[in-house]
Amino acid sequence: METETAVRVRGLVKRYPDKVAVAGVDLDIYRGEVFALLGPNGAGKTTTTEILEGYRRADEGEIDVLGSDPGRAGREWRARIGIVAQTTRDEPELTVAELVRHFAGYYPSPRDPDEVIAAVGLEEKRKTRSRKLSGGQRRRLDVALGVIGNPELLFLDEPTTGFDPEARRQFWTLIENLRTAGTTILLTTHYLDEAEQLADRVGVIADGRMIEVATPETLGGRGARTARVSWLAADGMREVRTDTPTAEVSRLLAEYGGEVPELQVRRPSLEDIYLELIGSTPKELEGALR
Ligand SMILES: Nc1ncnc2c1ncn2[C@@H]1O[C@H](COP(=O)(O)OP(=O)(O)OP(=O)(O)O)[C@@H](O)[C@H]1O
Repeated sequence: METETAVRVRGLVKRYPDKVAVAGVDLDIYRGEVFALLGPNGAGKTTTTEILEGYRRADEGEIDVLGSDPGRAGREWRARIGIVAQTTRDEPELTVAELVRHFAGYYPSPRDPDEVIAAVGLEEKRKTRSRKLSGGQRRRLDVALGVIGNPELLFLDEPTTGFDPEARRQFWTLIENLRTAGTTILLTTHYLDEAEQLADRVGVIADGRMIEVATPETLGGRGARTARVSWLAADGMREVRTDTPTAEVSRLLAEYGGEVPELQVRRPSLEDIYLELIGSTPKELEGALR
């Protein structure tokens, strides 16, 4: 049965012989949204993603992906998902254009190979054999192969690792376009700016548990976003935490009658809040996030 959620997971558990990699995760991903899974190395992101893709079996839990159990779903279901895994291997002697065309042949209604090659910025490398691509170019090819089948649901496991800043921006545009076209996307990333830019919602996973699911704007609670106004007073640096920093600045302006020495207004970034959530708060943020 089709559901309005693309992914629905309840009580997902995956055990390896010496490790519980996923320890009871619940997850809903709505159709059409970009959902970013964040978490430190070894948190269980790839394991969770691979179970949703049907590449690993869960030990426990209910899993529904596009209306099917990925562990039992067949070819038709597989054609509706796209995967950009962390590592890929394919024919090293084929050129970019050959590979993209070849993969297009696997799907019932693929995208246009030339458009996809252009969208990932590999036009100039069309005739280059895949083994001769740089790390970042190889990653762009992976993305091209992941989207060529015109998937309803796209899994992107650390898709921009190794991209230069320009390539990353280009990739973000590609993802935004896919989202506009209605593709549901599950993204894992270590780049918090990427999650902030792309994700409608983020889930923070650590030690196999989902710590919090929220929009990038509300993660960690509204209180965590309280601004800090600091300045150099006669007796040293002073800092005030406030929800109305403009009023505080205005008060300081009146008090100083002009420039306020070393005035700064800061809010914790998504990265600060993420680090707080996974329990490795930078010293200077303690207090500000309480
Ligand atoms: N095939 C496997 N056999 C045994 N243990 C595994 C296997 N795959 C993963 N693990 C362990 O399960 C835990 C979760 O790994 P996973 O790859 O899901 O983490 P991750 O969040 O994707 O990490 P990263 O950010 O480094 O990619 C880790 O402790 C890892 O060592």
